[in-house]
Amino acid sequence: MSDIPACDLVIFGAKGDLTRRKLLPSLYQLEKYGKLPEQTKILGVGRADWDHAAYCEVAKEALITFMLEPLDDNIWQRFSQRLDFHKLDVNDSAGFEGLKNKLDSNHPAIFYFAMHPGTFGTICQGLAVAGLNQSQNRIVMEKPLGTDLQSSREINNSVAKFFSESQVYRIDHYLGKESVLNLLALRFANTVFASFWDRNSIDHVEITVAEQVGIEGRWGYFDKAGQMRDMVQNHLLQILTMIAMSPPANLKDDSLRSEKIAVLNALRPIDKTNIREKVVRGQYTAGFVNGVNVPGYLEEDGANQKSNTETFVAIRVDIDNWRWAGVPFYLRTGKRLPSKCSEVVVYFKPLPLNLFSEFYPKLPQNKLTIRLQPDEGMDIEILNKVPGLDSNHNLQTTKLDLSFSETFHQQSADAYERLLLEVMRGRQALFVHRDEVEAAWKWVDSIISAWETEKEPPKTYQAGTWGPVASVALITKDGHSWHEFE
Ligand SMILES: NC(=O)C1=CN([C@@H]2O[C@H](COP(=O)(O)OP(=O)(O)OC[C@H]3O[C@@H](n4cnc5c(N)ncnc54)[C@H](OP(=O)(O)O)[C@@H]3O)[C@@H](O)[C@H]2O)C=CC1
Ligand SMILES: O=C1O[C@H](COP(=O)(O)O)[C@@H](O)[C@H](O)[C@H]1O
Repeated sequence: MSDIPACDLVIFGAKGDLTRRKLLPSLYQLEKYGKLPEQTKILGVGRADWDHAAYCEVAKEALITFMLEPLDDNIWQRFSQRLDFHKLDVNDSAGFEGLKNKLDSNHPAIFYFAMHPGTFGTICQGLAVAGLNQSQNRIVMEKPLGTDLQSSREINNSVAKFFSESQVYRIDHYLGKESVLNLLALRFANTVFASFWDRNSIDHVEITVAEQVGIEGRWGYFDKAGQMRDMVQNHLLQILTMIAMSPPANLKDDSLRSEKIAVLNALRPIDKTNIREKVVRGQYTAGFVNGVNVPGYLEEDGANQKSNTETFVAIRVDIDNWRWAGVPFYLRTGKRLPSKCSEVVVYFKPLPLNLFSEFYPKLPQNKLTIRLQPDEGMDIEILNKVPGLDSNHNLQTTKLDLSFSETFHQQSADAYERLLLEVMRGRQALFVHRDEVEAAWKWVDSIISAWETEKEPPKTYQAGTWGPVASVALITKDGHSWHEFE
């Protein structure tokens, strides 16, 4: 039996790519685990002329296409009984009354907006006209929320006219990843890390989110966004806040999110005066990824030969607060890199005095690597004496290595499964507060505006390499180097 309170789930954009690829498969998995409350209905909304049976066909096809496992007949029977479809053009605000009639007013309704953000205000207005914005109801919004601070504010304002912030759940799917969430446990449940997590002990931090994929046929979207809006404004800055925030008073929604907002507000601005020393942007040319010949960004389907859109970004970030003054954070993310892997690497400061200097003029720094994906886990590099009778203090770097899958013998849940459950539970901690989105845009806008002013094209890198050479220089000039992936 599910421990989740009863609720109904309404998906606007019921036949769209996001719903078919992510939402329906995640909901099916929750059915499989017995997590969905018994009374919960899943109501798809769209303009098609479908009934229950027709929508079940669409959903079944999506599950067969996008799930890695075969469809189980028993689970499908249970799941399909929850499904229904409601025909509605969201521009027709009178039509929301019919939607209301299909919902049980005794429990909360969750409205998932799997549609273009330009429609969010209109949907909220329609819901309000039908009285569906009462405080027990919640809305879920997908990224990207705008393309800059101004457009993001417009979306948030159009929603805030009808729903209070406590009803709004903004998705950043990285916050639903097991390993990102584990950062809270690592930092706040372990004395050893909690007490060494600041400028006194940490030298610098690297955060890499590397992708092997290119733009996956999404030129129309990606060329307007670029890696900065697509990945840095949301996922990388969210990881950064989880690493850099101060301990919250508790793990409740607002305590946690206030600490993250404080980090975003402390990011040192990057603008035209310092962009050259702080940021490298790149664009891939043709090359080989996993032995396969792939086209360059400008040769992708639908490409415009003149595009200066970045597919790679590396940034030196400074956080101007007491905890992190003088500790650089290096962020790096790109498409068509040699492997798909996301890691946070924390380098600890050298000891005040090297007692082994006679044998080792410089001791390697302790290094904590947190593997976010694909092989979730962490390791710490420490120095050990090699066993033996040798009197020369023969030291060797060794690893304490923890693999989540080997230790816990179970697969991590998918991010969307976790996030859907959290909305049903009414917990906002893993969702992005309006102030976070806007603080992130403010910082990112300044970088994008500096790029536009200086008009310098992105540096090229061959697909299948770790980005432009300049991204190496960005970090080596500070005396560091990017962590090499195994
Ligand atoms: N696809 C993905 O993996 C991801 C997508 N996103 C974001 O999620 C959002 C949705 O993306 P995606 O699923 O790819 O988009 P799609 O274009 O595939 O789907 C859009 C949906 O909106 C519905 N729709 C459009 N206009 C109306 C209307 N006037 N009234 C009712 N329904 C309407 C369409 O249904 P119909 O035509 O039947 O009315 C369709 O189901 C976007 O903002 C995207 O950026 C975010 C992360 C990942
Ligand atoms: O939001 C997005 O994320 C994916 C990367 O997500 P991951 O879970 O596979 O790491 C990215 O490819 C896409 O461009 C972006 O819109």
